[in-house]
Amino acid sequence: MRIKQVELSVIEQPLKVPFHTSYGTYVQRESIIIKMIEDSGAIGYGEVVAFSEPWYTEETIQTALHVLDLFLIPLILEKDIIHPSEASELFKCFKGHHMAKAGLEGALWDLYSKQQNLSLANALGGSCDAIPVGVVVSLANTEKMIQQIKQYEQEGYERFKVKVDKKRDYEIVSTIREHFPDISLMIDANSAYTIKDIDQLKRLDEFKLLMIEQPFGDREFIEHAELQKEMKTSICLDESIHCIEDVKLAIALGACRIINVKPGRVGGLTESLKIHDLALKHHIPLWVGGMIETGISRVQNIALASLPGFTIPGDISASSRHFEEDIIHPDVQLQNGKVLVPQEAGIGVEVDEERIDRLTKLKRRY
Ligand SMILES: O=C(O)CCC(=O)C1=CC=C[C@@H](O)[C@@H]1C(=O)O
Ligand SMILES: [Mg+2]
Repeated sequence: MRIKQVELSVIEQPLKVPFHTSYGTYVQRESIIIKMIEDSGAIGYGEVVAFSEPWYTEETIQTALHVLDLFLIPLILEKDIIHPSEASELFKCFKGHHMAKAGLEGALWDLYSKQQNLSLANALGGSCDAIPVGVVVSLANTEKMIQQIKQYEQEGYERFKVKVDKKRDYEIVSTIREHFPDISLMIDANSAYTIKDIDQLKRLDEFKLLMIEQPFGDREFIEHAELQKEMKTSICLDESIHCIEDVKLAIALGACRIINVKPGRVGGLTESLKIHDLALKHHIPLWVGGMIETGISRVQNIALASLPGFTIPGDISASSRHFEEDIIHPDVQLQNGKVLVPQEAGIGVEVDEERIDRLTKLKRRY
């Protein structure tokens, strides 16, 4: 593959309903859409999933633009690249900026699988046709959260992730369990707790949660290991896992029993595959996390989730969970509680360039 042109579009869309977490509230979603054109005229699409503010990781839309512009795009423009994993090796000369790297690498994976006439899922090593999925229930008053779960259950979701706030964790989880004693339920704390809260967290053991996601700070591997020793409920790491070395550390310390993989957070699909293989070897179940993203990342995530190590339904909800309209056709929909894995070559969906243009605030061509 010889990359002739890269186009970046910064788009902005309102969320259907505000998304509340312990970090804060998302109302609008900015994203960077990457269109990569190869010498043959073939097109690959990727997405940078960084948020506008650095509260989930250090990266933002603006840092990604800066790093793509000055450092990453020049590394691949007019170079011959046989496989996307070569790009992820090239990118290693610059530290961090995983979401910016993953956006470009995602577009290369789309191009590569189109060139091989393989669906992205098959190119990554996945084989199933449909995957069960979960949904995230945003933080609200308890009654509203119960209503949301009822609605999502009717839509067919199989796993419910509830955002909690430290002051209301017991109240939220106990009320949900009263109404839904048997659903597959988990909570995501987004680092809201500290090691001093171990006793408070241990009280949640009685609710048979599927897992507690990221209770402590992202570098607090030792503290997570201490908590995991004390709790029956499995701990899952999200923000802590930036690369395969973090997975090795988590396994060595016993810091978690489950891992959430977001290709953007770990620097791309190549690193996600390495994490997959290691986790499979160590019997650590995986699931694919979400970033309130557009259909381009959503179908990439579906392809990744079709690999055998992804045994827990991920945060891969339908396009309509967050947006009135998606930028892909067909958009992601639930069918009998599952989403279909696209079978066409590459990401396997049409990208709606007109809609992207309508949403674009800034465009750059290289
Ligand atoms: O994409 C979705 O539907 C859910 C995304 C989601 O839960 C999150 C995205 C980004 C930061 C957090 O708020 C949260 C998470 O930590 O997984
Ligand atoms: Mg999380």
